[in-house]
Amino acid sequence: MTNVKTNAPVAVGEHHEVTAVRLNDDGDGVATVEGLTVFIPYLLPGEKATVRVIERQRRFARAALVERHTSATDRQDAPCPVFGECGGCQVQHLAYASQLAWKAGSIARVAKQLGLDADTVVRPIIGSESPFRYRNQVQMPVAFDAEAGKVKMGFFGAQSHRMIETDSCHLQSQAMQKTLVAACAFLTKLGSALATKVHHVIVRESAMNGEQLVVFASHANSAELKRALIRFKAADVTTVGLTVQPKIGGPVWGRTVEILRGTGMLQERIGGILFRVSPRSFLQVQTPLAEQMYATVRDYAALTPEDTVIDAYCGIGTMTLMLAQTARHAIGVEEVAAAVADARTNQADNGIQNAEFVAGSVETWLPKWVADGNRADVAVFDPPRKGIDPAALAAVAEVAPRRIVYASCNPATLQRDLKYLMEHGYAVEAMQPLDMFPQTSHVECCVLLIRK
Ligand SMILES: C[S@@+](CC[C@H](N)C(=O)[O-])C[C@H]1O[C@@H](n2cnc3c(N)ncnc32)[C@H](O)[C@@H]1O
Repeated sequence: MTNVKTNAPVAVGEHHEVTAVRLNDDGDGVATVEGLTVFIPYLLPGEKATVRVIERQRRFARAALVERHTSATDRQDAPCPVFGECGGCQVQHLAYASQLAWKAGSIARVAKQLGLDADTVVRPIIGSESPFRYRNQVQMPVAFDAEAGKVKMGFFGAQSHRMIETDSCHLQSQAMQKTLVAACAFLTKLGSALATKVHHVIVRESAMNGEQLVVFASHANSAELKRALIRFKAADVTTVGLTVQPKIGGPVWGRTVEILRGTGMLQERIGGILFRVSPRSFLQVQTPLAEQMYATVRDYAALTPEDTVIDAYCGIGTMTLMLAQTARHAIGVEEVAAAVADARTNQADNGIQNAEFVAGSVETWLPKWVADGNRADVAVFDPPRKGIDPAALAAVAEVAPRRIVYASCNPATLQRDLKYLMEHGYAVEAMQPLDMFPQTSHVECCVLLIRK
């Protein structure tokens, strides 16, 4: 944005004629008005439109579509009736092949900004065979509508807590949708006194056997509510739980989940290993893509039977147990206690001896482990969106493993962390984008770094 006109005469409320030239990383069309960059949601590259400025910052503005005058050839009808209102999807209006090209382009841009030759380093993006109905979990806000006398469900609008009512999200399976509809009808029958206590219904589904786990998130820890929720039944549901999160508008999950009925977990088979997944444990949202991601990580790690490998941010140990199969020793590190418990059970159930799991934060454990004189041959990182903590990055640079494999779901923090690692003795050998989250602006990427 070097040529941006910060003093451009563009003000909130004005209408302008624009042509979008590209999509930004959030999926918004990017146009220029009087030299100022303007972001317009739901406008595709090449499309002309009249827009209204709704926000003016020093270096850019945001605008809303008033009228679109032309249609890009890769525009498609969004199947979801609330697309554009609901904050869940950003690019349902873009043909899937173009979604993939755009996401591959974001990763190529990261490579270029790091001074790399994107054409040699970035591999062709791995797309999804099911760009709709791919999610294996959903967290649906629910609310009691006093006027209608029933519980309604929907998603929050983009950057708001206004519920956009829908019972047909196109990212989740039909079976999960049926369960959500049944849960709302069940809550309605309980009556307003109990139904108003519940703010979310969470459903997770096993790709292996279709079993579902349902957790009701409540503002209150009510014995009466628990007694009622135990009775919730739907075709594929094998577990019903309750989590208490009293903060209005706060996080969905409380600190714990009380299992009211059933086994308290799902089973999933990934890469030939059987996993137990409890309600709070992380699992990649699209199981077939997760398999492809793990295969990439395994190839990039290129372990030998003498190697010690660290799997930082390991969740339920999916990658740790896979990596243990070709290493001498694999260590998984994870801060969510329930996920570590799952990981240890998964290790025992699969009879894998040469893995261990550490419960704690990577940024606390890794520097201490290194200070104690331990070393790893290969390190795998799969952090949340905020990326790797600086203390953990400094520690891994000190360990200097032969290879580092970085699985990221946020190109911005990936770029920041790769820059650090490149300045500390590593070369980026390959970047593999994967479309874990079709119809949204998110993209996953696995990166192989080799010690120079
Ligand atoms: C993107 S998930 C990856 C999980 C796992 N690799 C997988 O593929 O299923 C990130 C994981 O890191 C955990 N986590 C987040 N911050 C952490 C931290 N500071 N230290 C350790 N684990 C953390 C989360 O609980 C989550 O399980």
